Amino acid sequence: MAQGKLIDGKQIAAELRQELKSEVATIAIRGVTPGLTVVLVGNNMASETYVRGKIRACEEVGIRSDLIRLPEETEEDTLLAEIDRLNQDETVHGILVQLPLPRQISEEKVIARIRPKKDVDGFHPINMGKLATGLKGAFLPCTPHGILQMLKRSHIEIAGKHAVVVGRSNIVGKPVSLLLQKENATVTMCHSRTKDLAYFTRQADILVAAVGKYGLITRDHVRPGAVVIDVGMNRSPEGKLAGDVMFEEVREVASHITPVPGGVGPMTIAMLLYNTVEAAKAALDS
Ligand SMILES: NC(=O)C1=CN([C@@H]2O[C@H](COP(=O)(O)OP(=O)(O)OC[C@H]3O[C@@H](n4cnc5c(N)ncnc54)[C@H](OP(=O)(O)O)[C@@H]3O)[C@@H](O)[C@H]2O)C=CC1
Ligand SMILES: Nc1nc(=O)c2c([nH]1)NC[C@@H]1CN(c3ccc(C(=O)N[C@@H](CCC(=O)O)C(=O)O)cc3)C=[N+]21
Ligand SMILES: [Mg+2]
Repeated sequence: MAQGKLIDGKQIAAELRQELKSEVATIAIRGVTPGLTVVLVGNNMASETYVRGKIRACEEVGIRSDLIRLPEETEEDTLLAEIDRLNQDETVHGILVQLPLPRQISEEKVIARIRPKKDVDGFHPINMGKLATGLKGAFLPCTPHGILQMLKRSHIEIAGKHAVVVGRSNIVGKPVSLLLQKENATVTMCHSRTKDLAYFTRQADILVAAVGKYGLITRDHVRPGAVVIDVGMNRSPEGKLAGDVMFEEVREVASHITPVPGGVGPMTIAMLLYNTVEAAKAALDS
């Protein structure tokens, strides 16, 4: 049976970290160590895993990382005050507040409170607005930027291709659509109210699944030869980590496919490090 090529996100992320490591060394000569502060509110099992991954990656590259843990019942004002303090701290170049946040806290308010120059997630309305309008100098959101890097480094052409993005969240679906459009793809966005999802996905040259539903994308959703990018992070019925794409059967028709784990996830973390280094470089010049 034919098999699509694996896009090895783990490998590409490792290469990116090596590149960043030498950038960090160059900045160090000028007396600055990039610093990332991660704020984790409450105890969410998945968040614990992701945050651990981020901190380990920082260590490898030479970025100073701090983890601030706040209890589940933290009030919104307490978190906002913490962000104000980090906004003022010159040794902190990047601030990441891990999502999701507990019910009593507005994610929108928290994101808007982070200084755009320290918003290494690229979630602040200023950074999102710059991306949407094509203004320079924005931090690109990590997952969409990671996907773009995987495509580019795998020499997959984007211009003129039909990209279909399933999911329209502010953190993945919407920005990845904007980025692909900027790269001259023709982009279709699908979501939970799309009628006959497979009708659209079957037209994709590049299919991005960013939903969070195990098994959503089957062989029948994919045109032979398509490039398939799986952003989803789910548990299979057997309890294994899995994406939105039925990997084995889709691999038989796809030309390229990203695995879960080892695909988009490690790239997201690599691009977070990239943004943190960019933030430190900008601080150097100011
Ligand atoms: N690997 C990585 O680095 C990252 C992975 N993730 C993972 O990616 C997935 C998506 O994350 P996120 O964007 O935050 O999720 P959200 O829950 O915020 O958004 C999900 C999107 O999928 C759409 N959707 C839901 N059901 C369907 C359906 N049956 N058919 C088509 N579209 C549907 C929703 O539509 P509607 O808008 O109508 O509700 C929504 O736009 C999750 O599994 C998450 O864990 C997220 C970030 C980074
Ligand atoms: N402020 C904020 N920024 C984020 O970027 C952010 C967030 N909140 N909340 C949650 C999502 C999800 N996310 C992931 C990052 C890495 C992996 C990752 O490294 N995954 C590994 C597997 C990890 C495991 O073993 O569970 C892989 O796919 O190979 C996954 C998911 C970032 N997010
Ligand atoms: Mg969400």
